[in-house]
Amino acid sequence: MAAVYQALHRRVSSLVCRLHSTYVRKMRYLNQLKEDDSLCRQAQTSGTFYLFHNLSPFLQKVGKKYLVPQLSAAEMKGILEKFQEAEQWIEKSVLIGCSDEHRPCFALDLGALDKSVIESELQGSFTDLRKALFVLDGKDSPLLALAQSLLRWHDSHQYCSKTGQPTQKNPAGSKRVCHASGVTYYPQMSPVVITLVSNRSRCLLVRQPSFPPGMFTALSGFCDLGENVEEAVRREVAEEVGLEVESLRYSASQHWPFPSSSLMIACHALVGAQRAEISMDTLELEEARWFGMEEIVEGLKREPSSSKQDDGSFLPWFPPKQAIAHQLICEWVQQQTAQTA
Ligand SMILES: NC(=O)C1=CN([C@@H]2O[C@H](COP(=O)(O)OP(=O)(O)OC[C@H]3O[C@@H](n4cnc5c(N)ncnc54)[C@H](O)[C@@H]3O)[C@@H](O)[C@H]2O)C=CC1
Ligand SMILES: [Mg+2]
Repeated sequence: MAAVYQALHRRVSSLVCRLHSTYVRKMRYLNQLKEDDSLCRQAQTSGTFYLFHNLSPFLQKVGKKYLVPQLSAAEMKGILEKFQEAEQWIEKSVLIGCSDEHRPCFALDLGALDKSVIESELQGSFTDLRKALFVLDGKDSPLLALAQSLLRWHDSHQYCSKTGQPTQKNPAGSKRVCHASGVTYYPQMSPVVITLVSNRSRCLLVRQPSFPPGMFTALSGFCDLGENVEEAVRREVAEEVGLEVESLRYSASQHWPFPSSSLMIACHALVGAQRAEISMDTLELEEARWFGMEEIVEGLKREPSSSKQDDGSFLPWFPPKQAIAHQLICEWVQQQTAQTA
């Protein structure tokens, strides 16, 4: 009777499953891979792999385009054999997604192996992630950002902070466990608020000394413990430019792999037109100033390479479209255009 019931249950489950959308089935499959270690090990044998070397992703240049090759498990095995490395390397990989057809995708850092051998074997190069994000097509960038964040987290959480004993990762890489203390560690990220301050006709952009010459962006800051997003925005604006936010509006969010793993929460904030005098925090910022609509439109068109002037100074340019700051600036332009139309 139990067997009949189980068979019936399986049939109903599979029918229900078929009714779900591709997206729902994909998310459920990914979750299963994180929870079911043997299913995940099996998936590694049919999955594809993104390669990293000391957190730099492997890219190939084809013509003028940069591509991120995904290696099959067999190709991975071929590479590892070149180093007489055991297949246990695959165990170090982390799950970062899957195709609509449920082909899982992993990332693996081969930082301990000779980089030049892999580069000449696969005809490409390990490239700094910041550069990679700005030269790649949209779809690969978020996966590489996630992969680097996860690989970095594993690399820096090899030991339990309570017992000092080694921690073990699960095959999917969605957690690490210390068997001595029983503590489970999950990947972490830091919430960061990024705020485009405006006083209706102008918006405020800033520069930190570490930015490339000429680049201005919206104000940003890590959320403090105990704060909500609104409080973090008000505090950061007060701290960095000495202004008081009158009202704020959430725009969108973005995972950002720098400096380690941040959740960027983007907002528009209005400050009163009467009290718009900037008092800049010189410890963090090099410049903070108001930009009018025309200057913003010009800056959006400008490339970093075309911003240098004959006298050696730089005209302002803004972060590229992959950065959420770019989206905030474009939204402000649209809003201004709609208001003046
Ligand atoms: N995607 C985008 O469009 C943009 C992203 N960002 C990102 O936002 C991040 C934060 O912005 P900042 O203005 O630098 O922050 P911030 O204004 O909070 O200042 C950074 C300082 O905060 C402290 N801090 C507090 N919590 C921290 C944590 N969890 N991790 C590291 N440092 C912490 C450190 O002393 C650090 O030097 C930047 O590192 C940058 O990567 C910034 C602007 C644009
Ligand atoms: Mg800041």
